[in-house]
Amino acid sequence: MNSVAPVRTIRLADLSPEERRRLTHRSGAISMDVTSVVRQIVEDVRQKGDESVREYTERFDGVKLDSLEVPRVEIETALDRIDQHLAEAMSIAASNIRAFHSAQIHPEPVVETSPGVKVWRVWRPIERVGVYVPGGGARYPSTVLMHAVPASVAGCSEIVLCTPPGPDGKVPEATLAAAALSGVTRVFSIGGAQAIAAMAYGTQTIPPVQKIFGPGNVYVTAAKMLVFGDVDIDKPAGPSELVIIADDTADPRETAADLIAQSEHAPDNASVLVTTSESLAEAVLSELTRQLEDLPNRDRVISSFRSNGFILLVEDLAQAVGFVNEYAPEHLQIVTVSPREILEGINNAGSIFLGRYSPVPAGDYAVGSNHVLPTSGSARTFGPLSTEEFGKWVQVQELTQEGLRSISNAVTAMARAENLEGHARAIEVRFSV
Ligand SMILES: NC(=O)c1ccc[n+]([C@@H]2O[C@H](COP(=O)([O-])OP(=O)(O)OC[C@H]3O[C@@H](n4cnc5c(N)ncnc54)[C@H](O)[C@@H]3O)[C@@H](O)[C@H]2O)c1
Ligand SMILES: N[C@H](CO)Cc1c[nH]c[nH+]1
Ligand SMILES: [Zn+2]
Repeated sequence: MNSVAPVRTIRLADLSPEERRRLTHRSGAISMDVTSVVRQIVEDVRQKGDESVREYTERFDGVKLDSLEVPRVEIETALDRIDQHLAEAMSIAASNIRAFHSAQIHPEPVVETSPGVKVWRVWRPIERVGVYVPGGGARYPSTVLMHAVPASVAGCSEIVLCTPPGPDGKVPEATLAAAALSGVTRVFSIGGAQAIAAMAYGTQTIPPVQKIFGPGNVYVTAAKMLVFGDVDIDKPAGPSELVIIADDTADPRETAADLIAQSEHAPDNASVLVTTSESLAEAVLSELTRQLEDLPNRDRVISSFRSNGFILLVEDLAQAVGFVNEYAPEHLQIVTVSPREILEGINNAGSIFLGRYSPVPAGDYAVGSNHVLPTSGSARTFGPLSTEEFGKWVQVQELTQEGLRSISNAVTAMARAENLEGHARAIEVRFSV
């Protein structure tokens, strides 16, 4: 690693249009092989329920489960069993997430579109939601909070959580503690496609939900896409991404640390630095090499840098903004003289972090913002996970006799133009004797 640069450096001006397109447009597609494996799992769980869930858990997670559900008492007492510093940290995070997500739905005004014609919307939660929290390589109590807190704020009455069991067949205590803090109603120690199918169709012990949320690996994502249609799903999340826009005022140590943090999640994650400063680029490269020396997750970071990471040299910040809008990153960090000025030009990014004291890991845990964000370019059309996704607005209208009379000609004329005589008569019948 000493002589080889940990990540490649590219000059924007040297890229052909096709090379630039390949850098900015990542594919979120899932292979046919994975889809066909997952189709079989989903079908088996749908037909055989718990028996199939147990078989696949034994095959993929290597554990034979006595009970699929974690007893309620274990969830309720988990906060007492974990390290009390961690319990306090999670409770600060939960409270900040609750504050931010509570501000996302407001009672809306009643609008009187004409005298006596009133229309408004009322908020109604989805009753039963399912949350998938990944296991496998890492543990994510923070992801429990990012889903279950907004679900509670939205008013969902049943919040079901599935997460893979550890080698001992158990769900980690910190995950259970996060579930207790955020209003999760039931926890099942199952993972992968079998968990998604169980929440979609229900089994003898797992209740079917109306919408499934949560990130996961390709098997989880493929299963969500297969059950979509029978049950609603959130936006499937791909590998995590960070782009940093930096000028020569950025600190190379901090910049390198931020790139490493994002690539630590998985070998297919992407960390990108876009900079106007060649000296920053060079200093970041040596910092990366130095900081990687003793990093526990070094191998994952190196793979991620090799597969999807790069440093992009641009001539000015306008070029950086243009590139970012094409790339549409999940996370964007802006470390320049005036980050807010750059913000004005950014159209496509999931979550934007302004200035040196707003690093992404702060948002991953405790800012209160949501860390479930659009990946693989879907930030061009989607935003972060929010309270709104755990419910829906229902439209209400109320008209007085005079209100209806005042719009009756408009309704009947348009109905007859659409050849819908019955519509017109449903209005007129109210005013004829
Ligand atoms: N975007 C976000 O907010 C966010 C947050 C946390 C994690 N993540 C991502 O979620 C992903 C987690 O992946 P993970 O694998 O660690 O955990 P996971 O829970 O998604 O997957 C583990 C499950 O995969 C199944 N599985 C494993 N091998 C299989 C095979 N060969 N065939 C069928 N099923 C198989 C098993 O059932 C196992 O329980 C990572 O990519 C991580 O970056 C994203
Ligand atoms: N950065 C990840 C994707 O946004 C979320 C996460 C969870 N834990 C730590 N980080
Ligand atoms: Zn993270």
